[in-house]
Amino acid sequence: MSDFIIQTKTIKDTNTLPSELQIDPRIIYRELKEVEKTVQGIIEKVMKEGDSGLRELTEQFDHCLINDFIIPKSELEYAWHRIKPEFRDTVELIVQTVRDFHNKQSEHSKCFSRNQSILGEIISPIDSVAAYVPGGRASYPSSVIMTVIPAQIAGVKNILLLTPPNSNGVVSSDILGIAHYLGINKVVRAGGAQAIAAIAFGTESIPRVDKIVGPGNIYVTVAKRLLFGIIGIDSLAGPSEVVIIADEDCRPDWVALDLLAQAEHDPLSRAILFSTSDEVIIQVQKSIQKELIDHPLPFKKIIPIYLFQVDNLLSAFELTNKIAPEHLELCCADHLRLLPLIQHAGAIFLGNGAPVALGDYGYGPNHVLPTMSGSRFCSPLSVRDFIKTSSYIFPQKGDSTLVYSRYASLAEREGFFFHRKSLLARISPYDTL
Ligand SMILES: NC(=O)c1ccc[n+]([C@@H]2O[C@H](COP(=O)([O-])OP(=O)(O)OC[C@H]3O[C@@H](n4cnc5c(N)ncnc54)[C@H](O)[C@@H]3O)[C@@H](O)[C@H]2O)c1
Ligand SMILES: N[C@H](CO)Cc1c[nH]c[nH+]1
Ligand SMILES: [Zn+2]
Repeated sequence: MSDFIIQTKTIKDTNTLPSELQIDPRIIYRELKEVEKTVQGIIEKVMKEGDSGLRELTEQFDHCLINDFIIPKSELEYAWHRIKPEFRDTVELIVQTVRDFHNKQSEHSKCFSRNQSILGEIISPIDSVAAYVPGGRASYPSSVIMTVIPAQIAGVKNILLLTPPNSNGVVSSDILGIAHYLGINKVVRAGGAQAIAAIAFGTESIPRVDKIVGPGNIYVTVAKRLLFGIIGIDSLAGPSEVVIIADEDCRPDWVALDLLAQAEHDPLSRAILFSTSDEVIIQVQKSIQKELIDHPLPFKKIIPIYLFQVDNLLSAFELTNKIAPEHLELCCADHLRLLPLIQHAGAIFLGNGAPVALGDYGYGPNHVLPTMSGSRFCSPLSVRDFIKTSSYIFPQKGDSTLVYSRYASLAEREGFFFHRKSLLARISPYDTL
């Protein structure tokens, strides 16, 4: 049985977050630095040794010896046909709901004129992308759908998957089958920080790509962070988190399940309840304990579930905005009216009928979401993560803003001789001064 502690507390001062929530940026920074030491060694080994370094690290962390990292295409097709028809129907339905939602995110190139000049932005898809599909403690076929669909809608031509093998060297056949169904034909059997390094530098057998996206544990997340710049990344979608705001309108037994559902991902996951009702807190605590008797979580560490009592719902919203959680459930009456109070949360679930698990498995929006307070500045994975823009200008004589000497004067102030000269050289054909 896991060493389970539920922390309960009453919060009076909403200006200061309880220290156990540990979202102080200095603490996050120090924790990341600790993991960085390990990850840096892993990255350098793969960078220097390529496939043989990756092989050794896979043996060390995934406990299996892999000869060929690329899984043959025929295995993907075989895996899809081995999936039972009812489950194939489920996959097809979820793929459609996720596709419908993401289709609405499509962006288009823009062109506008100013006086007689033409300016604009061209949108183009990223050439090649790797999607990381986690597979350490659990296997995540749902993440194949979440990462591949927005990339395809954006028009990415080369999409491959990275996913760790189990100790027999095998990758979940659901991951392979869904990859095939979605038209992916390259799956790389490698995981953790070593897989991120392999795709960032390229190895003898694994091609380098332009961007890596997808969720993962702390090692995967830190590797993405360290390699950003060498390779593009999406958000830091690390160990799962949930905040639930609940009043007397909630179902405490369901709240308990939703807290446990995100806590079961990882010992570093966090599940937090803010409730105005002491009775709700007592009932949630009882339900969690009851659930864990039948189903203890497989972690040796203490599971971070926090149940906080607050004076009013406003305080709960203030605290939540400070946490900026990955997921937020509003299990309170009037949730629609309260929604505008939320400034920072990756995905919001409204009402008692909206568990995070529904979003996890593809009700529409993406389940790859920023963690560690990242929803202050990052968004859920979307089609926008797979495109980039190039701006363009086509100046014309009749444009009254086109006075080269004005731009040249700014160059002069910055002290750039050739910038200034390059502008002044244009004066004779167009400039009116
Ligand atoms: N934020 C999101 O959007 C989101 C979505 C889905 C899942 N997740 C998170 O993804 C994570 C999945 O984690 P996982 O572990 O099951 O799979 P994973 O694939 O992310 O990580 C497994 C890999 O970690 C490496 N590893 C394990 N222990 C290590 C160590 N001590 N040193 C170096 N490397 C080590 C191994 O190479 C292994 O292959 C969870 O934290 C889950 O909460 C997040
Ligand atoms: N809760 C995860 C995002 O943090 C997504 C997921 C996939 N499968 C189960 N859950
Ligand atoms: Zn989940």
